[in-house]
Amino acid sequence: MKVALIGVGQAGGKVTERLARFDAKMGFGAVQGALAINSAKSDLAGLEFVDTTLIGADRVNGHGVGADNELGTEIMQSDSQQVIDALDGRITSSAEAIFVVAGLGGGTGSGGAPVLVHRLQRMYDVPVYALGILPGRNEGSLYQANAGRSLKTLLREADATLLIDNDAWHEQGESVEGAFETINRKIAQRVGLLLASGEAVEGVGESSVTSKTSRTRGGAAAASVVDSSEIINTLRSGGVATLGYASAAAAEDSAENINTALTVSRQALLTGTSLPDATTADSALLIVAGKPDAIPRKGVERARRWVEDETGSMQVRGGDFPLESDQLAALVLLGGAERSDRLEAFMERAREAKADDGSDDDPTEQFAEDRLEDLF
Ligand SMILES: Nc1nc2c(ncn2[C@@H]2O[C@H](COP(=O)(O)OP(=O)(O)OP(=O)(O)O)[C@@H](O)[C@H]2O)c(=O)[nH]1
Repeated sequence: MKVALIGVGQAGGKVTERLARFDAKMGFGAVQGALAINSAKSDLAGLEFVDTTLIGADRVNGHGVGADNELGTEIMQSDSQQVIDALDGRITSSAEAIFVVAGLGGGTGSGGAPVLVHRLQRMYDVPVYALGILPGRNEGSLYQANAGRSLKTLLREADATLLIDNDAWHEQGESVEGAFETINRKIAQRVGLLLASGEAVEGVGESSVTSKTSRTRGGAAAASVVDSSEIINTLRSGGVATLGYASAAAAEDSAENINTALTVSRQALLTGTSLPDATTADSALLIVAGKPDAIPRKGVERARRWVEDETGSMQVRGGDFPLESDQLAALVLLGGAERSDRLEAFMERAREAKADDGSDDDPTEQFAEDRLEDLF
């Protein structure tokens, strides 16, 4: 799936950079353009794989908004034309979707991303998705409150919001910085593979991916290769999306990989997901990646049916992603996955944090409606 990526704020910029870098290194060509937007000049300085735009210079002089999410909203509103101009030529007609990437706990990303999504929705016909990073449970209450507000608005504005819980994809006991590094690497690899899996045949090149021949539409293996429309259809449920991943060593012969396909699919959904506990969904896409000869048809179909049972969704799509790798990997994308204990617990923290700081105003309320009111 060809996408344009726009990172807002520090986490948004870093994750966008990692994604663009992964895509370029693998030679996938799914990332068509990438831009990082920030109110803090220093956060933009280290980025190499993305273009950058500084906003709010007249208000905060390049120093960031210090987790003030209301200010983040205002800055994005007043400088949105500058951002739109910076996007010119980066969101080309080949882009099939736009992803706005942001950490939801800070100020610039949390306040700015919903405004930007709103604006992009009016300008482009392709889906505009958010990739939102939820603060971990030990992060401060201001972060929780910011993220609650921001998420509420993103769920309203974006075609779907892919959530990554900062508690999900790292090892216990890592330092915060170490954990960010691990999480960002995993987001880049997993989201990067998801986007690449939906790439058109022509877009796939380089040695890391099997040759075009094995992805030719006429062949038996090619009949089940994932394409972009399956990702878009899975996300059509709107609301919260999640992504799970797991991999294991594969045997050469597909018949020996039937159990492996089932095991990695289970692990992807039950323990490898970006939002732990989210297993109920409106729709799902199971992608099994590996050497074409190693992907077991029977195993993939069994795993797909297992995902159907586990998610309670009758809309579970399945497909292959031919990759030159000794591993067999499963990616499970869920759409409409807001019914999760983890999300409920986060909302509770956000509500408490909001009550603590005495504010019940919502700076982005003007965009919000009641679609998921029961969660807040
Ligand atoms: N996964 C991940 N999360 C991060 C990273 N950096 C910050 N965060 C999280 O993002 C939230 C803070 O958002 P930032 O992106 O740092 O803030 P910002 O949007 O730049 O806003 P200001 O700094 O307030 O101007 C917190 O919840 C952090 O835990 C990162 O590199 N990776």
